[in-house]
Amino acid sequence: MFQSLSSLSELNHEHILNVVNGQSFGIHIKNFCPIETVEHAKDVLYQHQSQTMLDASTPYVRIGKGLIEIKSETDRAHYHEVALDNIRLIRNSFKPYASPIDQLRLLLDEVWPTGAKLLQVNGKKCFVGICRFQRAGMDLIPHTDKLERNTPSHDQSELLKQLSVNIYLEIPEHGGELEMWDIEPSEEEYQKLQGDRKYGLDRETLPPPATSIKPQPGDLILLNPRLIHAVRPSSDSVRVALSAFVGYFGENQPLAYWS
Ligand SMILES: O=C(O)CCC(=O)C(=O)O
Ligand SMILES: [Fe+2]
Repeated sequence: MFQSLSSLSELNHEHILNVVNGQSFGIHIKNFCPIETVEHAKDVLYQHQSQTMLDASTPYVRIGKGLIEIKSETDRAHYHEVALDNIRLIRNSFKPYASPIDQLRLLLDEVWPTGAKLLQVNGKKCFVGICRFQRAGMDLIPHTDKLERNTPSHDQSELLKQLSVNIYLEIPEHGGELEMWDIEPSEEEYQKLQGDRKYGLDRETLPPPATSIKPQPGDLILLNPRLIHAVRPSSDSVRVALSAFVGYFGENQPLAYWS
């Protein structure tokens, strides 16, 4: 279900193609980011989080702005305006170590035959490397992710598949498992399942998940986010991950990443 690799040097383009083609749910690379690097950056990132982020009642706190948050053309312009600053903020939080998001970008460029680059929407560069804090007690309800929901229709014709990558910085001792269902609803089916909900699906309407995986700090998981997936509540601590999406435009086209 998941392809498990014990080091990043094992990753090749076939692994990625297997996820794109639905032969596996995803790839789990253990210890992608050394634990010293994780611990070092956590202090810096947590400080940013408490200084610059929203009030404590917000369940999902992020550093960096995600494309998914864009609700208006003003938001869209702002997203692109701050994209490079946000990339550098994450990069600098890891200094003097290399940021695992940068490592991911290099790795994808190296293993994918035609390389990998930042996604552009309307000719403007996107941000990549959002840092998500999931507070204790909160879950991430079952959902799918689709770029098409957040970009102008004239700009999305070539995207064939979407992948999602998470690099974990903190994982609670209890809970925080990633769950996946072997269900890839069409957009129409998804909206039907969604009913009146603004985001995600009611767990009660779904069968039990096909698989559940508990990452450790420093691990990387790449998954197919068009399969329904969810994250169990983290019971005893915050759950922190750096996240990126990766677009697949065909075997002979470069991959493109964004957050
Ligand atoms: O945090 C995770 O493990 C998965 C989050 C998620 O929804 C995604 O990667 O699309
Ligand atoms: Fe997701």
